Amino acid sequence: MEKVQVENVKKIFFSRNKQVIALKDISFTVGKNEFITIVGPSGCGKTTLLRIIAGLIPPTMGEIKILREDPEKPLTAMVFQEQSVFPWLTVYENVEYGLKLRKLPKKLRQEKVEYYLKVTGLLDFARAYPKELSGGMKQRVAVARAFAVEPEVLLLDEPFGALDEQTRQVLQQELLKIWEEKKITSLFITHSIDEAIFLGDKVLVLSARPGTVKAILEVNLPRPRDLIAVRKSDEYKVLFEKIFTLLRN
Ligand SMILES: Nc1ncnc2c1ncn2[C@@H]1O[C@H](COP(=O)(O)OP(=O)(O)OP(=O)(O)O)[C@@H](O)[C@H]1O
Repeated sequence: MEKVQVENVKKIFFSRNKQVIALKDISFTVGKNEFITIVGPSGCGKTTLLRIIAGLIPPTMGEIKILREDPEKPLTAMVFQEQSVFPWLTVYENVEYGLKLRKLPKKLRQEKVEYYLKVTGLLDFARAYPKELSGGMKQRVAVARAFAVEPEVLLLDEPFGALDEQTRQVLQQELLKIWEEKKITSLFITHSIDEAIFLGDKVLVLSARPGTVKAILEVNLPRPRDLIAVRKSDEYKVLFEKIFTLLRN
């Protein structure tokens, strides 16, 4: 079943008598419960594509269709590279925020917040404010907050891009663990080929600006995945080389 359909999307930005074609002829689908990762050169329109899918900006041409299965759920939730959390709210309140917006009863909110704080290892930090947390912990809060609203589709824009390699690897593995519980259909942008393969069921490779779909590659690696085992596999090595070549040419 197709959960997200991106059809012939084009985006032109007009600014000071100049026009920038950010995206062109973008068509692809994301299946229900699928995790798709998106890689592409800097400035090729990755963030723009995610913002269009989130409905934050309109496409100049084309259409986005998201299959809504539960009218109670938000269509999308987004996690950004930085500043995805409200600094004036505690960790608990940040995760609860979207659930309050959805007007969920207090008891249910509490259950959900506690569940997501637990799976992200944040229970002991429930009363802390973001400024008291490391970058990695802040991103955990952002991930917990997005998962907690259980959206139809999760959009992640380089959520681990600003983290050091070690923290990033820990968060990638945690993300997969949480994701495997509910399998929320997800689109995840990254600059890292390694991250794209480790997380994705499919990797969408975009060309340099204007961004077009260069390839969509299946990742045939079983889940649950282990980073070391994945990196050692032939599938990983073959895919890495393919994506590397696609991005270079
Ligand atoms: N609001 C805007 N007004 C004008 N141009 C814009 C706007 N937003 C993005 N652009 C341009 O569109 C192109 C694509 O930008 P976008 O941020 O989507 O790329 P990206 O692939 O996410 O980049 P990066 O990997 O560096 O984060 C860039 O040339 C950018 O300058």
